Parts: sequence; C-alpha cells; structure tokens
Amino acid sequence: MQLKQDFFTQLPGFYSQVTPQGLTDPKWIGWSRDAAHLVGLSQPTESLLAQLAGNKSIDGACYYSQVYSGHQFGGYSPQLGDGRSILIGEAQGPEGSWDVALKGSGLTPYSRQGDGRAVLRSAIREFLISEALYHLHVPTTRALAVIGSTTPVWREQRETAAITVRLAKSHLRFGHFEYFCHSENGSNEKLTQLLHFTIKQHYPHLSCDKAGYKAWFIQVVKDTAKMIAHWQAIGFAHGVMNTDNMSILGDSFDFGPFAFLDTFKEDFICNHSDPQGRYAFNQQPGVGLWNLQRLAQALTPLIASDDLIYALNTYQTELVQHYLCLMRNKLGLYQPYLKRESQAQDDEDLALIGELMKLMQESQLDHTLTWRQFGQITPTQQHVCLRDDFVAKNDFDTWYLRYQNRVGVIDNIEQWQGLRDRANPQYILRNFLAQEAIEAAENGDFSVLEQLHQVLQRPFDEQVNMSAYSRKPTPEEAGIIMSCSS
Ligand SMILES: Nc1ncnc2c1ncn2[C@@H]1O[C@H](COP(=O)(O)OP(=O)(O)OP(=O)(O)O)[C@@H](O)[C@H]1O
Ligand SMILES: [Mg+2]
Repeated sequence: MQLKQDFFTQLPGFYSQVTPQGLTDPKWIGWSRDAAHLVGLSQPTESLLAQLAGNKSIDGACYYSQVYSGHQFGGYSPQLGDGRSILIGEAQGPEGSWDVALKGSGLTPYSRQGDGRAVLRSAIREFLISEALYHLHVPTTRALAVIGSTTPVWREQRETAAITVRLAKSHLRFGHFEYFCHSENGSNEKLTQLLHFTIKQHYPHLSCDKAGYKAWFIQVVKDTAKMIAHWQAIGFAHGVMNTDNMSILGDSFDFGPFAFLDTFKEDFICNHSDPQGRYAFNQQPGVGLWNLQRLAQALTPLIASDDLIYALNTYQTELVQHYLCLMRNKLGLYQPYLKRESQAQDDEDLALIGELMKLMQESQLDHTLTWRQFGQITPTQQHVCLRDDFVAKNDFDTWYLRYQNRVGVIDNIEQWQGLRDRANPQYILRNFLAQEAIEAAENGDFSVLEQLHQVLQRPFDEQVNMSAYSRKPTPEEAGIIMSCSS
C-alpha cells in the first residue's frame, strides 16, 4: 500500500498519535477483492494480516485518532473522537485516495469508558453492509477486510475482538466542524484550517473564499440529500444518525444496528436503543436536514448566514428529486424524452408511489420482494400476479389502473422488465442472513460469510441456487433486534 499523510502532516492538532494494541492470533475472516483493488492490494497475505491487526508496523504509516464531537440522539457531546479507530494514512489507488482506518484496534485518548475494541459480530456486519451498499449503488464507505482474533472482549458476555479495515474517501464528519467551532474560544483558526483542508482535498475545483464556501456547503447539502434518497428508495435504516456519524462527503458511514426493511413499515425502528424512534425509517429525511442545520450552525463563524440558509433550503428539493428519479426507475415511469418532469407530474408520481407504499404496508408485504416483481409484470396487461399479494384487491386495482395510464405504451417489454431488475435488487443484507454468517464465523466456519459476501456483490442478478438469500425471514428471524452494543 502506498500511503500519503496529508491529514497527519497538514492538520497537527486535529488528532492524537496512537499505538494500536494488536490482536492475539489474528485471522482473516473477510476480504473484499474489490476494495483491495481500490488501494492497490491483491492478496490477503500473512504479513499484511499482522500489519492491519496492529501487530507489526506498516511502512509509511502514521497512526492517529481524530478528534471530533457531535450531536447524539439530539444532545451535544462536546468531545468524542475515534475511541476505537486508528487511521494509518491515505492509500493511493488507481481511482484515487482512500483513508485507511483500523476500526477496533484498541484504546485511544478518546476511548472514554470504552475498551477501544469492536466485537466480531459488529465487524462482520460493518464489512458486509459496506460492500453490499456499494453494489446497490448507494454512496458508502468501503470495507477491505475483517480480522478476527482470540483477544477477549466483554459485552453482555465474553466475545472476541475484531478489526474492520475501513476505506473512506474521507473520515471527516459533521462532528469535526462542530468540535472546532465550539472548542476554540472564538479564534476560528482551526475551523478555517479544517474547511480549507476539506475544500482543497475533496473539492479542488472550488476556491477557499466566500463564493467557494457557499458552493461547498451547497454540495454537502446535495450529497447528504442524495444519500438519504438512496436509503429511502432501497429501504435501508441506518439506526444511529448522530452528527458524528455523518460523513461530509455524503457517504453512508458507521454501521451499527442498521437494517433493511423486510416487511414494509414506514416507521420501522432498527435500533433497540432508540425506543422513541428518533432514527426510525421515515424520520431519516428530516434527521438529515436537522443534522445539516447543526453543521450549518458550526459554520456560522465562517460562512454568511444567508448562504447557509440558501443551501439548507435546497435540501428538500434535492432529496425529493433524487428520490423521484430512483423510484421512477423502480416503477418504470421514466420518460427519457422529458428532460425534467413538471411539478404536477412530480406530485402525481409522488402520490402514486406513496399510495403503493401504503398498500404494501397494509398488506404487510416484503419491501424488496414486492419491488422485485416489477421486473416480471407487463403493465399493458390487466392481470398481474403482483395483485395476488395485496389484501385490499379493489384498492390495488385502482392503483394499478393509474399506474398503467402513467406507464403508457412500452415499445420493448423485455427491455423494460430488464431495466426494472437493474433498479430493484433481489438480494439485500437481511439481518437474519448476517446473523447466520456471524454465528458460523463465531464457530470457526467462514464459508457462510464468504458465500453471502459473494451473493451481495451481484444484488440485481438472478443467481442460480441462491433463493435462500432472497427469501423473506420467518417471523422468528424477523424478530432479530440490534442494539448499539458493538
Ligand atoms: N468500544 C469502544 N471503545 C471506545 N470508544 C468507543 C467504543 N465504541 C464506541 N466508542 C466511541 O463512542 C463514540 C460513538 O460511537 P459510534 O458507535 O458512533 O462510533 P464507532 O462505531 O465506534 O466508530 P465510527 O463512527 O468511526 O464508525 C465514538 O467516539 C466512538 O469512537
Ligand atoms: Mg460513530
């Protein structure tokens, strides 16, 4: 790995140098060939294992943990930071630069009451979901590998420590800006330094002046809105949308108690530790804006309020337009000759989508499997097997008639259906699938994880003999609830 050290050399005072604590008997548990390619690696070798486990030093690496703060479940925590994660620098790959983080590598000055570790089950979940979201075309951080060990860790019971090797175009979070806004007693020196670093590294086409700042924040709003539109379209609940888990680049970031929806339920809560549903599925768009407002607040010393408000006001339109684009694609409503749909058409389509979701919820249908059926229907025909699944047949018929009218004439039905299959995945990372892979791995069998990882790399393709990976969960399997304990 060719490592650069831009953050480390340019931003002293933004991190603490740390020594990884190492793992006992490290073992490769998961390896993403795709992600390895991004950082110019080909094989999971023994030497690399010792290095990424923190047992052997890496040429060119600097070891540091970043400081940040953040709003957690609505309240401000003035100092957080990487309590269990160590960055080693920016790996240079064929498609650009990637921060490499060893998540779970031991105590840091920001560990507070924690042990600096991640347990194997949470490392596997982060690994699988990072790679799954990427293949679902959702903006996300990536995972190179999971390393297991015999190092003991105590949660509700004794478990073993693991490391997820995370790759991210940036580890800058909304919380970085919040920390340097509130910790400087009004000098704004570091906040300015941070903003200039961010713009130069990640938005090199923008200038570090008033106009550049405004354009930058508009872009952050846009990228955040786009990420959340993807989550809503694909049925992904993040679970812990604290501002320290919001990447400045709009990549899905920090995967804890996340879940895809099985049965569609708009107010689905995936996080056992969130009984109020602050981060429920249907709250995510609003929370995205709330988090951007916290970021804007932290930027007020540097960016004019009018500019911040202007950018925040674009959020809803950005989100809705991106969501509409994704949903039209799922339903086959796209009309290539119309450059931009009219407001009336947008409203009509949103109503059509909303009505379908309502019917899905009433009939307790599986979100992913229902959408997948759009690749098999012929909207010009009266009868569709999709209808069989809905309880309120009359309501479905009314909806379907509106849908047929909206779809209109289809020149090439096979092509139309093929496009629906490219928009509606067959395979998602259902919690029970992740759980099977985790339990097997905890018992020393990594093949289940490997197979699941393989399937999730082609979520839109019908894969032979893989129906076990696309079935909906049994009621018992659907009851798996995740907590923040990781
Ligand atoms: N086991 C732990 N030991 C020390 N600190 C921890 C531990 N678990 C979480 N933290 C810290 O608590 C804060 C909130 O945790 P959160 O779960 O959002 O982040 P994370 O999953 O640890 O890391 P990241 O956000 O980098 O993915 C962070 O500062 C994190 O470093
Ligand atoms: Mg976090």
